[in-house]
This record gives sequence, structure tokens and C-alpha cells, in this order.
Amino acid sequence: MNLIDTIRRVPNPVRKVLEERKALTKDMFDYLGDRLSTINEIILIGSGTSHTSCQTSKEFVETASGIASTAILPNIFLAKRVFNPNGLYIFTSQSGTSTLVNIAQRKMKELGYATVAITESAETPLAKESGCHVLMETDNEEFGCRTIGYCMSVFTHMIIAMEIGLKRQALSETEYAKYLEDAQKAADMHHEICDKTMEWFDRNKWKLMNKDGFVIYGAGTLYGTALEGALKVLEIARRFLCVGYDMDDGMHGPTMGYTNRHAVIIFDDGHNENITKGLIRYVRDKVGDAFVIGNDSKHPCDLAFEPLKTPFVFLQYAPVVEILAARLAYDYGINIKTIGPLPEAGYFNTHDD
Ligand SMILES: N[C@@H]1[C@@H](O)[C@H](O)[C@@H](COP(=O)(O)O)O[C@@H]1O
Repeated sequence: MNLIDTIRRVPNPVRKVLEERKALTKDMFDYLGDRLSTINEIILIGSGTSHTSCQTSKEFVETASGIASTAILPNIFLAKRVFNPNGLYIFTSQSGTSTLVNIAQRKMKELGYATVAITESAETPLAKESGCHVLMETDNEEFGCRTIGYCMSVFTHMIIAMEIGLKRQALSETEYAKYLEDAQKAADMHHEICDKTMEWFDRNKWKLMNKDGFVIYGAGTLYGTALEGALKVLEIARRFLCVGYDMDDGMHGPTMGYTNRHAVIIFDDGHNENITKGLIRYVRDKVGDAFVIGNDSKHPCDLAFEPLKTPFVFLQYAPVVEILAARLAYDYGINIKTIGPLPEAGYFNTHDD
């Protein structure tokens, strides 16, 4: 078993959550009871990949639930002075042990506010201390650099939002059914995208391997996936500096610094079309290599496929950056460890034992 096999397993837990969505969210609705009607804000809190998943899901969480939604890092959240008593505070941590996420949840619980923990087991510290727990199905992911966990954190947030929207009548039965169908379609496409990514990497291997850094651009929900891609390439390939940008924000200065030592990866799913096309042209004319993912720009560096026009598009883009990170490591001879002691242990801790 290697990380690429693990990445390919994502459709299994997606289908499981689709089937078991009512049972998975039952405790949450029992806990919320009448309070559900008073919730006027959803706050998504997590660290690392659990944060990038919140950044990815927040747009759809708001659309489906009909409730204003934000994603915030626990360190920034803990520095806030004013908290919404009618907020639904959703804490995501795959292991359930991220220190600041636990502290933030404890703080909201002590204030008497509604708290939900999303973790991979009901036995994690975050789950046990929470107002209620929603299981993150991870198919027993073996690798510490969470890949199934990223997709399933996003997907769990989305399912929770759909169930809330349905109950509060922000979503009609027809819209709800359409989203379920869209999610199923995205899961069905996953293998094909994985195969295409492997071919794309083989085709561009020497260019991709011979860079100093990666810059990943995504718009809308794919901003979160760009952040996640940068985190994964750094964490897994272990020799590149990487950064993820929102399509517009990444135009405000960073473009001035690119050279042909950087791989500029551009998610083109049709969002922000003008600036996306402008960036592709700029990088190709003035800088070096632009790797366009999604819409076909008719260039050998492209990984072309038809991007989904649904909120589940992240299920197409996540395996691209995850396989990129894994191949950059494996093809260089780096062994990707499963779960084990981290080199920084003894210097700092981000998780409780
Ligand atoms: N390297 C891991 C990340 O991959 C993970 O996303 C993060 C948060 O972990 P958790 O989701 O368990 O809170 O912890 C570590 O830093």
C-alpha cells in the first residue's frame, strides 16, 4: 500500500457518507433540538488540513444551510473578544487532538454555545468533550499527511449543511436530491482523474521535478484546495517551498516574483475567467511554466478535463494536488511515512497526546 492507493480510496467513504448521512448527523440534530431554528451563523474551526477543508467547504455550507458561514484558524479565533451566542461552532480535527482546536471548543462550551466536533472516532478528546460529535469517515487512513481526511472533512461539512438546510427549509427537496446526485457523480469521476493525473505527471515529470517551488491558484471553493495542495507538496515532497493563493489575491504582487524556477499551477474551473486566462498568458509569455488544471488551454503542460459545475468540484482537484505531492516524493526516492514520531517532537507540540 502506498499513498497513491490511499488517495484512490476516497470514493468509498464518500459513498458511505451519502448512504449513512441521516444516521451520521442524528446525534447532532438531537443535541441541537429547537436551538436549530435560532442559529444565525456557522463558524468552522480547524488547524492544518482541517483548516484548508473549512476554507474549501465554507461557501457551500453557507449556500446549503442558508446561514452565514466563516472559516477561522483556532489561534485567530481565540484572540477574538466577541462571540455570537447564536453561532453553531463546528470544530474539525481528524485526530481530535489538535491543542488549540480543543481549547477553542472548551471555551465555547463553557460559554454555553452550540458545539459540534468532527473527528475520525467518537473516542477522541475533541469528540468526548463536545456538545455532539459527527463521525468523519476516513476508511482508516494510514498516512499522517491526511488526504482522505481532507476530502472527508470537506464532504462532512457539506452533508451537515445540506441536512441543516433541508430541516430549516433553506433547501428544497429537489435541490437536496440534486446535490446528492452531484456528489455521487463527483465520486464516480475520481478514478479517472487519478489516472489522468498520473499520465500528466509522467508527461511533465522532468519539468515538475526540476523546480524550486510551487504556486497554486484557485478561485471560489478551490482556494481551499489550492491551500491544501501547497501544504501537501511541502509536507510530502519535502524539498519545495509552496504557496496557495486565491485567484485574485495572488495577483496582488506575488506574480512580480515568479521565475522559471517556479511551477505555477492554475486551477481553471471557469471561475474568474478573465484574470485566470490573463495569468496563464502572463506566466507563459513572461515567466516560464504554467500548468493549467481543468479547462483545456491546448498546451502540453495542461491536465485537461471538464471541471464539474457543481460544489463537489473539489473532489476532482484534490486528487490532482495530492498525487502531485506523492509523485514528487516517490519519484525522487522519498519514503512517505505512515504515522510515526515527527522530527519536531521535543521542540514543539501542536497536538495533545
Ligand atoms: N501534519 C498534520 C496535518 O496533516 C493535519 O492536518 C494537522 C491537523 O490535524 P488534525 O486534523 O488531527 O487536528 O496536524 C498535522 O499538522
